[in-house]
Amino acid sequence: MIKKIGVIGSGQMGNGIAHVAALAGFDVVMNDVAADRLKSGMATINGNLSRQVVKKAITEDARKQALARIALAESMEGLADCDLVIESAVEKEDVKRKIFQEVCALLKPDAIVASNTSSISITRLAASTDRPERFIGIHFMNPVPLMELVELIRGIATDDTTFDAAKEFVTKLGKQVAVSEDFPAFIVNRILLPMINEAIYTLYEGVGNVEAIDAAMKLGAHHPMGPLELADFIGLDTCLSIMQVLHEGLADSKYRPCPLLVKYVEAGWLGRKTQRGFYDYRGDKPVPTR
Ligand SMILES: CC(=O)CC(=O)SCCNC(=O)CCNC(=O)[C@H](O)C(C)(C)COP(=O)(O)OP(=O)(O)OC[C@H]1O[C@@H](n2cnc3c(N)ncnc32)[C@H](O)[C@@H]1OP(=O)(O)O
Ligand SMILES: NC(=O)C1=CN([C@@H]2O[C@H](COP(=O)(O)OP(=O)(O)OC[C@H]3O[C@@H](n4cnc5c(N)ncnc54)[C@H](OP(=O)(O)O)[C@@H]3O)[C@@H](O)[C@H]2O)C=CC1
Repeated sequence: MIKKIGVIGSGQMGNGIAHVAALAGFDVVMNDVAADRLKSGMATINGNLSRQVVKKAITEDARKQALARIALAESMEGLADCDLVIESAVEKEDVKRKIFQEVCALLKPDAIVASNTSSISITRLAASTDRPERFIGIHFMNPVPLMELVELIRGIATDDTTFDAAKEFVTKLGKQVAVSEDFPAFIVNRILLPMINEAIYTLYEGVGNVEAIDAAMKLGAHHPMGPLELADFIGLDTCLSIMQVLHEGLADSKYRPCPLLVKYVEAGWLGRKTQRGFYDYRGDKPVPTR
């Protein structure tokens, strides 16, 4: 029975996962590499819960109870008695492998370990742990408190008990499950990221500027966000990592990351999280950077 959840990484996804798990009544321990990251993750949760209170989506009492259920841990030792640990650190395989090595040594033998990876093979990540049977992909969508879907991805060794427990957990959060086979970038990102990458090629080749491309897809295809706005929202580093996994994993040139995406990432212009990407967010309203 899953009661206590550990979340590794307190960035936009990690703090969103902690938010929805605490709101659903789970005890949560959130871990990150630095105290200031944890502080800002907690501040984001507080702000997003408050918005939900203002919108009458939740009560003030529920907000207070959710906040009280979240503990912060600067060290992974704080995760030792968790029943399920969800890793949501950066989309880099070597970083994730190191995290799993460290955390698995501390956990109860029957604890489940999950990754919120956007694209990396669950089978390969599972093989780097001491418990491939109890390892699974639980892939949330951004922003976590608002998006209805969670993808569940079994590695080759994931057992039925782990899958059923993960499904029950996700259902308790009020989310819908889509089951994906373990292939690069799963379902949502296999479809979404090539579209975003193509939008960046459209910009790179001068077919349209940032505003025209986003307006075209918002007004012409009724997407809630334009593809470049969405890329900034996801994080351009994450977008590039996903394209690289698709390109390498499927060995097809149609997944070649756009050189302009590479350039933005190399500049450290990662989108909203660094205040600059295809838009500059440092002023009153976002201004296109091309
Ligand atoms: C990369 C991966 O691995 C997988 C992925 O996640 S891919 C990304 C998937 N996500 C998407 O495609 C999102 C596309 N965008 C949307 O659906 C919408 O723009 C949206 C749901 C994010 C916002 O909806 P909206 O009504 O247009 O925006 P907005 O009026 O600003 O926000 C509505 C409410 O959403 C909430 N909200 C917005 N952004 C939020 C965030 N980042 N976190 C939490 N809540 C948020 C707020 O409560 C906000 O209410 P307020 O009026 O109090 O601000
Ligand atoms: N962005 C999105 O739309 C989505 C992302 N994902 C996936 O979720 C994961 C996290 O993405 P996202 O939240 O956007 O990324 P962010 O960059 O917002 O957050 C990542 C967090 O993890 C921290 N971190 C890095 N290394 C470690 C470590 N060794 N131990 C603990 N924490 C660490 C980072 O700290 P620091 O900044 O100091 O390095 C940062 O606080 C990725 O795997 C991504 O692919 C899944 C669905 C949607």
